[in-house]
Amino acid sequence: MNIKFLSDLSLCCKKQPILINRYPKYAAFVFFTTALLISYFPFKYAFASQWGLSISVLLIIVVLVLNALKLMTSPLTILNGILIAVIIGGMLTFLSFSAPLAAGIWTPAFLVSLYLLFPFKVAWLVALFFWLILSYSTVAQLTFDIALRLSLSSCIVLMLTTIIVKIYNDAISTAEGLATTDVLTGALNRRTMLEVLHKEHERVTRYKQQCCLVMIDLDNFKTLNDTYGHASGDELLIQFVKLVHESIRQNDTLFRLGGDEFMLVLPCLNIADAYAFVARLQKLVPQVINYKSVELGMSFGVCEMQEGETLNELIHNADTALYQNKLARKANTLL
Ligand SMILES: Nc1nc2c(ncn2[C@@H]2O[C@H](COP(=O)(O)OP(=O)(O)OP(=O)(O)O)[C@@H](O)[C@H]2O)c(=O)[nH]1
Repeated sequence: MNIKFLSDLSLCCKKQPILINRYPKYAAFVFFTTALLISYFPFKYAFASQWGLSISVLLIIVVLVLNALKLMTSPLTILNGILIAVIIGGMLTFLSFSAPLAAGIWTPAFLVSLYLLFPFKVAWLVALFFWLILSYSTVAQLTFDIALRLSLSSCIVLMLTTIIVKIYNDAISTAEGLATTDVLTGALNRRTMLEVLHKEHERVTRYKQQCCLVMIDLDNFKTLNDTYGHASGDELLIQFVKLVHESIRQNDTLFRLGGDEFMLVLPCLNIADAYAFVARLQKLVPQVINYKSVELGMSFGVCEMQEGETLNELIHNADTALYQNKLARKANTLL
């Protein structure tokens, strides 16, 4: 198992469906071979003694093989994961009471494979459960020193896998955060905005719903930077994002486009309500964020998503509306 594989593994542990979404053929191969190898032993046992049991083991193998084949073409669902874990885990448990040494050999592979089937915490709990069962059965049947070695080796494999997957999960979360979020303010970035707009556009088109965009630009930000320094400018941006986050609904999203420019995406809101909301926010900004001699404020441009409009057109409309609002505000101050 190489490093690349583990990093993929950690990515998949966070999401449903898991690894199989990204590497269906590879995962199918893993399950297919693991299943066959593990089933070989109980099958051998059962075949010699009980026909009923051998037939059921045969059926289980068929289910596993069908599952593996299905995984070649479609993603693994959580139900599929449970089915595979129950079948392989059940076989291993059966094996641990009929041939404990063989069960001890296969246990580590099974414990690791649980991280392919389930999200991190679930995999850890299921692995712990099976480790306890298998340890109990080996201790009960084998000599103590062999049972202890088998149990400890499985335990080490389980712990190391848990640690490695956790480290990679954290690293990937950090990388994902950096890729999607503006480091200074914590608002989402432009790249994420395009993804969100794309999804919103699909929703608006398909379900004939509404969505408004508000482009925001802070007034006199440069003056603030020049008067109080860059650190104060940074502080203002942080305060502004905090204020907006406190004012918007859970469905709304704020993005920082760069500098003192932001975009608000307001799903399920008509343009009149969007105007009313942003006008309230506009009044709030100078009340909450106060820098004595610099007159702070925000200009905004609102537009509503229209069916058939491209994202570029949409952003352009918001930009134009913002430009007009900024001009009007500047004209008002000059008067
Ligand atoms: N402190 C700080 N300043 C930034 C950051 N990013 C860009 N800036 C500065 O923000 C300023 C933005 O310029 P403008 O939008 O023209 O300034 P403005 O005073 O708001 O102008 P109007 O929008 O016309 O009112 C520039 O001086 C940039 O150097 C940042 O992350 N932190």
